[in-house]
Amino acid sequence: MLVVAAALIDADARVLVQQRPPGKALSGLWEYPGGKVEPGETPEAALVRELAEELGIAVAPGDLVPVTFATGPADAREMILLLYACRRWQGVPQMLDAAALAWCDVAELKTLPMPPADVRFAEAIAALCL
Ligand SMILES: Nc1nc2c([nH]c(=O)n2[C@@H]2O[C@H](COP(=O)(O)OP(=O)(O)OP(=O)(O)O)[C@@H](O)[C@H]2O)c(=O)[nH]1
Repeated sequence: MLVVAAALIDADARVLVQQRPPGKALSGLWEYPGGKVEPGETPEAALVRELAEELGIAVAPGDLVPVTFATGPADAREMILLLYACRRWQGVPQMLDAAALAWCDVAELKTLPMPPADVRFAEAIAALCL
């Protein structure tokens, strides 16, 4: 299973995270917006679609910059999770598919409960934000 996620980084080097809603796997944990790549989709097209669905923002595929990846189990399958950074988008992120949204600096990111695959992402994001 291929999953894509984005670290949206604002002008103050804060990163957007969202809390998984009740009823979904890993509910209550904080994650980077994104989701599963559908058959026939490129990872970038999937992430553009997910950011529109989950946050109501428009992102150009060329503004998605690969950062790192993680592997691990998710939904009883083996997952490859690709993390991108994005510093440019159109619209204001809205909470369309999450229990909560938060803009966090890197120190705050490291304190949030996240899915196991995400735990090392904060370090990679810190390297970008500094
Ligand atoms: N979006 C996202 N998913 C993550 C992250 N980390 C992580 O382990 N996952 C896992 O990757 C999978 C993505 O599923 P999802 O539920 O967000 O995907 P989706 O938007 O396509 O949802 P759907 O299956 O409800 O249509 C889940 O098993 C989720 O737990 C992350 O940082 N962001």
